[in-house]
Amino acid sequence: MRKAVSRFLSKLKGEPYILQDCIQLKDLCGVFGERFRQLTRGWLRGFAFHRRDGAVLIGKHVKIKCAGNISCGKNLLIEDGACINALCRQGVIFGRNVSIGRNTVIDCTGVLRQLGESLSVGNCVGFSPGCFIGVRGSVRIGDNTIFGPMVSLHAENHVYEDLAVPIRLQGVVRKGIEIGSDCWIGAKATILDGVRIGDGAVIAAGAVVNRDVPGRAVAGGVPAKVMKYRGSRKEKEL
Ligand SMILES: CC(=O)SCCNC(=O)CCNC(=O)[C@H](O)C(C)(C)COP(=O)(O)OP(=O)(O)OC[C@H]1O[C@@H](n2cnc3c(N)ncnc32)[C@H](O)[C@@H]1OP(=O)(O)O
Ligand SMILES: O=C(O)C1=N[C@H](C(=O)O)CCC1
Repeated sequence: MRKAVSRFLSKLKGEPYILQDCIQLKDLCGVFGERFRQLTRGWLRGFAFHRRDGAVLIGKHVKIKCAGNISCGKNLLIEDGACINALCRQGVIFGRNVSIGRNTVIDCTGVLRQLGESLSVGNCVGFSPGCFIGVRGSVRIGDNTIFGPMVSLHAENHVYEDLAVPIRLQGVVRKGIEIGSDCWIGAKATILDGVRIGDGAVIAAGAVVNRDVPGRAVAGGVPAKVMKYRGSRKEKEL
């Protein structure tokens, strides 16, 4: 049974997906029961999307605003309580096999007088529960990148120099955020506007990233600094 399910999931996801031996049949049935209910909701609500290339799975209490701005590849999973405001100038694109964790908020626009730009998420990207993706400037995320719980992205800064004018009326600067492919963003990391994170980088839990991070770097702290590079131990051993 587990083997058959593993084969099915591998085919569905287009990559090896082997279930662990210890998973019990009743738990597996519970998961599939939930997936079936999500699939039904996704099938109905997915009609409002601009484009969908396959199954969409949507949990309970999910809020989606301006669904007509969303395009997605197959197997988009939006877990319970997630909230997507897709109102923006150039739309929201999710690749295939994207999962959006419980209570994650994707917020493209804050106020109607300043619409957000765009969000582009690659294939096989996973957001753990409680992430906050504040689009405003454009946000681009490469394939196979994963986000720990409660990561936040803020693609905008307010101008604040003038003491005579409320900050909220001084305008904003939007440079956008780019996160490469195969990155791992640790729990509660905060990524600020203008930051580019290179392919294969790791951001430590709790980091505040306000400068670019090179590819394959492991960066952490407040503000984040490069602590080491991935693969450097192996290179030293050789
Ligand atoms: C989908 C999901 O992601 S769900 C799971 C979510 N999990 C997480 O968020 C965990 C994120 N992991 C971390 O933050 C880890 O500490 C990593 C990956 C950054 C580093 O782990 P390791 O490679 O094992 O490195 P190690 O623990 O040896 O630490 C290396 C150095 O970085 C420092 N460091 C490690 N983590 C952090 C951190 N979060 N902030 C600041 N400094 C850190 C260590 O103190 C150490 O410094 P030192 O050399 O001066 O002693
Ligand atoms: O390991 C993964 O891949 C992911 N894990 C997260 C989780 O455990 O909640 C979600 C994002 C992808």
